[in-house]
Amino acid sequence: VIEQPVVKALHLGMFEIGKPLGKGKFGRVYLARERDHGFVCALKVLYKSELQTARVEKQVRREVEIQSNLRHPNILKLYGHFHDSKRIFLILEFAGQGELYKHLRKATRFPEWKAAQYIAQMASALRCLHGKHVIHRDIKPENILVGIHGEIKISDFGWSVHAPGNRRNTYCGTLDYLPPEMIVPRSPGNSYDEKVDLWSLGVLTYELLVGEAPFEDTPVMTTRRIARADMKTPSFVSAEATDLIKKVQQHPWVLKHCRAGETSTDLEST
Ligand SMILES: COCCOc1ccc2cc1OCC(=O)N(C)CCCNCc1c[nH]c3ncnc(c13)N2
Repeated sequence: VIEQPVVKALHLGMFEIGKPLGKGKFGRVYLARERDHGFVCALKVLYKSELQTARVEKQVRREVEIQSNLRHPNILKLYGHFHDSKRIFLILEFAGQGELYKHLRKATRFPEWKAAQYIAQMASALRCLHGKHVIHRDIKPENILVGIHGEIKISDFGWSVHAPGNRRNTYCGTLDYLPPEMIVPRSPGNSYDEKVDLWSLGVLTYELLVGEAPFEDTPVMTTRRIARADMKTPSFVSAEATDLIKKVQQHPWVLKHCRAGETSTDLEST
């Protein structure tokens, strides 16, 4: 497999399109093989008209820009992109074991050794992202893929921004992973920083070990429980894992930036 395919004048004819790998909110992903070298990859096809209607062209452009410049074993590589009159094509690293959430649903919950390895890989990927002042903002099992050797790969940077971010578009996904400061309107600009991914990492740890998100409830109750960090950890979760999840939620950094309800001025005085 060629690590860095020679990026020539890219066009669709260069690729043999294989089986569909899935359908996302915008566009479908296919298995593909580059003709000259037999380089196997994933090809995501986005329709310009759909992006225009949903007014997400800028978001996709930013996503391509961010993902193209990241090189990390646990971040899905974006090798290049090209377009024709109607479509945009993203040339992506192929993750041979597909979507993490499907493995999680099949297993109900992961043994601690597997969850711990996944969380360690996520932490390593987040250190890379945050080192470049990129906040992912949408860490959840649905956005994590599994490579052929069982390693995880963060994909779908649709909501990532350069820190500090402030939320312009309304978030239209599950509330489960949102940290308090993205739920409870606080400072005028609703600004926050990369700590939001740290909170989501704690939520992800819980979901990998328990099989459901810690604040899963009706939307209103989920919002309230997140704001209060009101969660219970089942007895089958080891003391160390419970401690890590709590530590992330109780970590002074996270608390300082995430204590819901208080205005930013109160926090400045503390
Ligand atoms: C604007 O878009 C930016 C890039 O977003 C994606 C890149 C690659 C993706 C998925 C991406 O977004 C989510 C999405 O389209 N689905 C949830 C449907 C397809 C699920 N993938 C299945 C899959 C299996 N083996 C894979 N190896 C590489 N990439 C894959 C997959 N999917």
